[in-house]
Amino acid sequence: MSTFAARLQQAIAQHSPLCVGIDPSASLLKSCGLPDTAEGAFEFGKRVLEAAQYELSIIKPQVAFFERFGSSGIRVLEELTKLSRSRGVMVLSDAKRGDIDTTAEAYAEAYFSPSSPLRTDALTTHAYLGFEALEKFLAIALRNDGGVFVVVRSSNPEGRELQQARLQNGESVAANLSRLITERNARVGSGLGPIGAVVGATCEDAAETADQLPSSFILAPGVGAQGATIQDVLRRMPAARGRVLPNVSRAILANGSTESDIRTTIRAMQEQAKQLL
Ligand SMILES: O=c1ccn([C@@H]2O[C@H](COP(=O)(O)O)[C@@H](O)[C@H]2O)c(=O)[nH]1
Repeated sequence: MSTFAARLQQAIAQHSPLCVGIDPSASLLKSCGLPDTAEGAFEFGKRVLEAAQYELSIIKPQVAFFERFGSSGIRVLEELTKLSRSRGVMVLSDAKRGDIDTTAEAYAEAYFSPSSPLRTDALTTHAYLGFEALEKFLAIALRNDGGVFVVVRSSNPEGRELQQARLQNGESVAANLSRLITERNARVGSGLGPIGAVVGATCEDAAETADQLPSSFILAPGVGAQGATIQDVLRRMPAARGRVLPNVSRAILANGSTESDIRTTIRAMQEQAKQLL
């Protein structure tokens, strides 16, 4: 298998950098006329993939919306992940994992081990327990050609105070994380690396952060329901052309919930997202 970065670059060039979120909340399932069950959640994900005729670079299932159904929810998340990957659509599992090294290792095995039923292409993580605590995580992802996205600037306004707080050396927490991510990617090689970052599309001052992450793919959530647009991403992260993935989850139902409505919305957003290349 080729590296995560190579696979994602190829997928983006083929289909656009749009990352389609799969967030089967009770209200989204209701809008689609689907039951609020694990089976409903699977059908929702499948409907989105089929609406797009599997012509997507990457989807981002939000693990929480599957976990809420317990073991049956995890089972359908496994099935959806397998279905998507088997049809050539990459999967970024949004679980925001992070813990002490031994536990982080177990999370990494769960999402990257080739024999794991949850095997994915990439996973979101957080570094609140220290960037170095993610090391085993990164090593296991790398060994299995996976990608890891570390939350650097979240899309919600509540994250700002913590993420922009100053460390003793004067760096903000976000700048410090960006530097550590960039240094770690450089140890892997030149060009885009396996460690990406989450930088909210809603962050008006995201340009500086994007500049500090030259070797990272940037997942930019917040387009649609949280108020940002793809134009905002272009304006706020001009240096991230070719490596920024605008994410839209709830708003894929903005024009209706039938397969045809969803296709129209996704195609329009994919076209807009091509401006980010
Ligand atoms: O900073 C972050 C990190 C992750 N998310 C996740 O992205 C989607 C956004 O959903 P929308 O419906 O497009 O608002 C959701 O799964 C979040 O958990 C984020 O919003 N912000």
